[in-house]
Amino acid sequence: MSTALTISNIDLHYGAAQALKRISITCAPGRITAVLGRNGVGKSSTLRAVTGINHISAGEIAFGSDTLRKAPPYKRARLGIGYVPQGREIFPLLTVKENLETGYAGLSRGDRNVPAYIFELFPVLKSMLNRRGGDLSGGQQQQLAIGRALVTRPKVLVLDEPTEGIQPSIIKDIGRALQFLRDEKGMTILLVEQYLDFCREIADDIYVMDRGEIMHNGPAADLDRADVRQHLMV
Ligand SMILES: Nc1ncnc2c1ncn2[C@@H]1O[C@H](COP(=O)(O)OP(=O)(O)OP(=O)(O)O)[C@@H](O)[C@H]1O
Repeated sequence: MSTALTISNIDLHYGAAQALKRISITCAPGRITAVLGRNGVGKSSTLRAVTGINHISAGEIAFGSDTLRKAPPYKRARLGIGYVPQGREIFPLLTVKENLETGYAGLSRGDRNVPAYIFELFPVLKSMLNRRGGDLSGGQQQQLAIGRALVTRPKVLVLDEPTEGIQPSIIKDIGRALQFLRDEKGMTILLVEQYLDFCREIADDIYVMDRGEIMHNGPAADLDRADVRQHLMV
């Protein structure tokens, strides 16, 4: 069963600077929700609030019937929040296999394996199992970062700019993989992006952020509206 993730009126500060102002986002079960916005508007901060890396100063985040505000990151991972960070954060000196196995930490002994469907989604990971993470291209590292998050058996997958610096053919593979996870695994997906075409193609629901606030939310087709696009123009 897929689980809803609900972000309600959260504030987040870095010292005296307020990065998020009463942000509310509902990630409906089994749907892809995309948050769009220019550089520095608060997209990564929103995801780090969800994963527990950054603390919120107001509001609440709920995952199914669990409230997360006081839960440390490892508990959120155990509840089923999988995270693919910006810049991928692959361990460059570990092999692909070892990078995937870092996802075992929160799993019971019987679950400590790499589900076969991960290699079907990203065959390159299987063919490069014994290569070092640092030897992979950016796109291959992104596939590895998604694979590593999937090893944790997430119910919701949270991705920070999965298309950043990646070649078009691999962007297509990643888009297909996210649609498979939604359609065949019933996963709830939250991603932040600057690449509009990718979101138009794969997202169900969109939120548009500007300077720490949500300016618009609606279906992905709203990306074609002039009043929505004005918040995304550089
Ligand atoms: N660790 C930090 N300390 C202080 N300020 C920060 C920190 N991280 C982010 N900020 C500031 O908070 C604001 C939001 O940053 P955030 O990284 O969430 O934006 P973003 O939309 O993800 O941008 P990008 O696309 O560049 O990653 C920016 O003004 C940024 O400078």
